[in-house]
Amino acid sequence: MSVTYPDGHRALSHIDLEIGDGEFIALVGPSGSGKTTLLRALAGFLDPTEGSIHIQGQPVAAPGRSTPVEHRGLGMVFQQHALWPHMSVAENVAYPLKLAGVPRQQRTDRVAEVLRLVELDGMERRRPDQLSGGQRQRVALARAIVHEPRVLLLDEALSALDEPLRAWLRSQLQAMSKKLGLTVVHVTHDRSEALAVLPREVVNTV
Ligand SMILES: Nc1ncnc2c1ncn2[C@@H]1O[C@H](COP(=O)(O)OP(=O)(O)OP(=O)(O)O)[C@@H](O)[C@H]1O
Repeated sequence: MSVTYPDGHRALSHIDLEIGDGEFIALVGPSGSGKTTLLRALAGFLDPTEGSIHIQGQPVAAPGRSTPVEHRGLGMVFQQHALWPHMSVAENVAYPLKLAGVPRQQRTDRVAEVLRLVELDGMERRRPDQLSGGQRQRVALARAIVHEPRVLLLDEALSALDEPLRAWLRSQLQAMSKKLGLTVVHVTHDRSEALAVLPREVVNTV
């Protein structure tokens, strides 16, 4: 799979990568090496200019055909993928469940459960502008996992957290990955974080 941006910049060249069900991988690499581009292509924010992408055996991107972001069954935490500012923490996290038609009481229970997981219980009614950067990141993470996606894409999603919390959330995600067969693709600059999970070498021949 290759990606050339409209200005002619070739960001990914012949990436050939297979990620197994339930695998938890870290993508590390120098700035500008194409990590975010790869994640955005998996998510469906941009299309490969050559080649194709399959998720759970289904083609989601091939020349002339692309499955929209919301139909790829993914959870994601992207730096630009901000929280909705007019919604409370609980409403932000509940939103994917609402879209999926989950009844109100089930929504409330599940939101409470994931907010406990990211240690934000008690913050349900706050708005994003009343939270710290790390708290916002945790809300975004809670929103990404609330509907139990099969695949989770994380772009520096734990970077604003201090070490004990980051390590704890990472281990929670690893446990979820093992228990639910959740596949996690994690872009990080932090080598210790990458080494704590399974680093995979992806050669971009640009
Ligand atoms: N919209 C765009 N148009 C043209 N070139 C782009 C665009 N977005 C990114 N690039 C270029 O594509 C290359 C890969 O960028 P990308 O953001 O994927 O790198 P990265 O590995 O995630 O970097 P970082 O670690 O700094 O976040 C870079 O050379 C970048 O300048």
